[in-house]
Amino acid sequence: MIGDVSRSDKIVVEKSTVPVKTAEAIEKILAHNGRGVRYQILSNPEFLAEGTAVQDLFSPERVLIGGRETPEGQAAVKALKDVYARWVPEDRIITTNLWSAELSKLAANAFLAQRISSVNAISALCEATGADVAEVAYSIGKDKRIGPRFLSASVGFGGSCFQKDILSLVYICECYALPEVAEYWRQVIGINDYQKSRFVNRVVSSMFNTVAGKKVAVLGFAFKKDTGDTRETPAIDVCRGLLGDKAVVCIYDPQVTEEQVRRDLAMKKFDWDHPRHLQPVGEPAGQQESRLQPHVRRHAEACLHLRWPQHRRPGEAPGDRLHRVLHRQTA
Ligand SMILES: NC(=O)c1ccc[n+]([C@@H]2O[C@H](COP(=O)([O-])OP(=O)(O)OC[C@H]3O[C@@H](n4cnc5c(N)ncnc54)[C@H](O)[C@@H]3O)[C@@H](O)[C@H]2O)c1
Ligand SMILES: O=c1ccn([C@@H]2O[C@H](COP(=O)(O)OP(=O)(O)O[C@H]3O[C@H](CO)[C@@H](O)[C@H](O)[C@H]3O)[C@@H](O)[C@H]2O)c(=O)[nH]1
Repeated sequence: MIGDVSRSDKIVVEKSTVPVKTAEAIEKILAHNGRGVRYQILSNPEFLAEGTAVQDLFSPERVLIGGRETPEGQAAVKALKDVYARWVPEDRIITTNLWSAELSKLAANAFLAQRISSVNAISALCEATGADVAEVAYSIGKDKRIGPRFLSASVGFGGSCFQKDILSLVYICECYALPEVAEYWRQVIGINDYQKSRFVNRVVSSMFNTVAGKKVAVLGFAFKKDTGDTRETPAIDVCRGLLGDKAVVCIYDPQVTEEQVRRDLAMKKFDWDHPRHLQPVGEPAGQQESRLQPHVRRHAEACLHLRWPQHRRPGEAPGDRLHRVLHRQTA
């Protein structure tokens, strides 16, 4: 497409998160179809997060630009840097070689996800020992070398980026014959899956070892607050787990439509990555009531707040409100 329409030399900027060496593949394709037009490929990964996209765009913590270490490559890097310099302070604009920029994005997401899996792994130990995961996270986050962010224990991370990018990292490691490194990062996803099933098991055991026929209210379905995005949301695995045990699951999320919830629960893993018209629309296996209105929580036997780990009260672990609801009902 770019090759078809370009009549003069061009800079092509990768914004998407891509496997390392993608720029090389783009270079080769464009060189074959270039008809004398010369291209410089830059890697400029996007670091914004959903729910804070505009804020992140206006005030990014850093902008990363990778280019070829040739005079033409460096000129292209400078051209893009000048664009950002119109609103981003220069000391926040990092320039690197192409492969460092491509890999930095995958590595950043892997590190963020690793922190969540680490604190979630500790949450299992907290529940076994009586330690409070929020207190542990607060205490370790006070160490400046660790820092306080991305240490909220949760049902597991979701969203369209973390799992995909770690799997991409794992695949690249395998391609470069680094199975031990691949296994290390794969375990971040392993713990994430474990956390989701552990949560379901905890709900079931809190409800006398079965949720069959019991009404469970699920408040929040999107993968994080301030978004209606349900891609890879842990709510899908949790609801499926409960439906698998024949619970009557009532779901409420002010930003997610009932059709989307039904679509997600009927979908196979990763089908969200396929064009919409190929995605199934149907009834999920199991019984799911129509979109829950907030007042329905009063009639549910358990109420799970899934969406916003940040909204837990200090000292409260995931699932604690479940107990509170149960206690209120049995009282
Ligand atoms: N969503 C975010 O918050 C976010 C933040 C930073 C970076 N990113 C990265 O940006 C990219 C896009 O993310 P998104 O959330 O907008 O995803 P998306 O699924 O909403 O959009 C991807 C688009 O790419 C198209 N596409 C997929 N494969 C294609 C192909 N082979 N050729 C041409 N088009 C193709 C799809 O049809 C779709 O329109 C990803 O690489 C993601 O990792 C996303
Ligand atoms: O302490 C935390 C922080 C986050 N989460 C969960 O982790 C997931 C991802 O959250 P977040 O990173 O805030 O959202 P994304 O929009 O997926 O953004 C990530 O993925 C983007 C796409 O690659 C990157 O650009 C961003 O920098 C990176 O934060 C969500 O399910 C959160 O609930 C936790 O469980 N505990």
